[in-house]
Amino acid sequence: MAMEGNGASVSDGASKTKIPHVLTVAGSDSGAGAGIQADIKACAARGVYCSTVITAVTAQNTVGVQGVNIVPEDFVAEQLKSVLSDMQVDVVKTGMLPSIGIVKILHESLREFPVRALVVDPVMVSTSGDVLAGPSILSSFREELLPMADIITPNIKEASALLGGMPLETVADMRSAAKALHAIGPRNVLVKGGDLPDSLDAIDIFFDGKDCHELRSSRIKTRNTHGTGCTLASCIAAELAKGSSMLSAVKVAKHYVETVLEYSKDIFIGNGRQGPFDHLLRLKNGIHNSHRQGTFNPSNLFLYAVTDSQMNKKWGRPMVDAIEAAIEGGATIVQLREKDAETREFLEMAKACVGICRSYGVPLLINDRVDVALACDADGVHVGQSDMPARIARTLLGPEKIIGVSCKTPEQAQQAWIDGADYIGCGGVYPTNTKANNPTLGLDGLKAVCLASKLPVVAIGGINASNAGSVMETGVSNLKGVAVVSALFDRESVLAETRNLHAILMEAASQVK
Ligand SMILES: Cc1ncc(COP(=O)(O)OP(=O)(O)O)c(N)n1
Ligand SMILES: Cc1ncsc1CCOP(=O)(O)O
Ligand SMILES: [Mg+2]
Repeated sequence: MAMEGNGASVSDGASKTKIPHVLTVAGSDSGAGAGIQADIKACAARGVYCSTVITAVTAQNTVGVQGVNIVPEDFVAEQLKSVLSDMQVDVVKTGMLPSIGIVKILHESLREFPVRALVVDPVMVSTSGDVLAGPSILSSFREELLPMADIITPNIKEASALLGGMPLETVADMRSAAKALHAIGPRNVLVKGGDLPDSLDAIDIFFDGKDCHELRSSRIKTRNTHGTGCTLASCIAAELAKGSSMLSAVKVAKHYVETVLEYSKDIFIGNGRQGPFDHLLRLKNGIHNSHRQGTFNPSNLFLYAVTDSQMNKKWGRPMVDAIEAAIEGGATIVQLREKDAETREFLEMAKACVGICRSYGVPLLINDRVDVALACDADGVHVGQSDMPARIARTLLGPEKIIGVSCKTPEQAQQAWIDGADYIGCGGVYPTNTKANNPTLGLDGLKAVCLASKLPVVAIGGINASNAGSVMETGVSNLKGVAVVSALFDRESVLAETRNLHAILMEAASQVK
């Protein structure tokens, strides 16, 4: 596809904000799990505007497709012209293209109104097994659409059909198919292996003409998979519209689909074999965190300084000086943990700490108090199992703020993810005097929680210069750092202690790479 805009200009007047825009050219699904409806929801969830050209209207539900009414070709052309001539489309995504004439019209429209990228989901058979585009269409796909496409996203059956019936049974076959499809003309190919048997993971093959990537995501056990193909392609289109590179768009889209399937696995809509899922992550318990993906950087957890007023008082340091010294020494995130302060005192201190942390670009989280975090515009909160539930904290704080949750068990870790947390704090790893009656998990307990967690983890509890290296060397990939209180703040020099701990962590991290 030509890499240029359509040149349409907005009306004069005040400065305008350009919104990333995907046009989907696809069929309507009355059950709203797939097709146009899935595309609109996926784009909305990814924060992208979605316009629509409807190629067919289907009567369909969770049982199957009961009827298809193809939109007349000249009216598909009219819809395309209406949107492409006026609305600053960045990316076109195609789904059900039910006739050779419609493929031809799309081809001509895109020549007349070039867009930045074309994502082709070569829909042929619905997930219920109903045919949505017959074999007669294959040659026009191959000759007209594929050579224009920036990416095509066939499943195994579609890839096989596009390659004249080539059998696809293994990951090696998928690699060969991706290369053969690439030779037809699309710039990138994603062959989706979700239908491959005998695998715990869903394996897709991405080929960009040079490198072949094997992309894995966990296979979610759920009946609610209707519309995954449309959703994946729309999400790729949405990420491209926002400016992502192709590989990154594909990875984000896979992660998004995995997240919504996991999140929606227990919802119940319709009596058929295959139900829809919840693109907006709302139906289950009313939270919406899909568009927050990527706002928290897990590497912030590397050296997590948790403050303690009593300790700083003991050493005669104002809190802001202690925090500044910790940041100068290498702390990558700070948590203000005030167990005894009155609300107003806490808020004043929090405001000062936000100021100092922001000047260094280091996030500041508030322990326990969502109200204080909101009032001082901190970067987020850390809550424990008896504090405000993370799900409610997310609702109160909105999608942008960071939420950490203390977890001691795999079940708590799973719940934290469902509730929309960004990371978990796991401990006490070692005995500590800083928190009373806190059970010690040991390195084995820490590992078990890390392995069960889809979120990044920071270890806490009794961690200091003598054991931080062993914690990091457990080598679990989502263990991103250590959180410490006394090893930094119950010491004479916060700066020297933080520097020393930072150096130890760097050394340990280099060992596990
Ligand atoms: C990073 C981090 N992890 C765990 C905790 C403990 O939180 P919680 O269980 O709520 O206990 P208190 O800190 O509130 O006493 C934490 N604060 N930070
Ligand atoms: C707040 C908290 N949560 C679990 S252990 C702990 C205390 C950590 O303090 P220290 O680093 O001094 O052991
Ligand atoms: Mg707490």
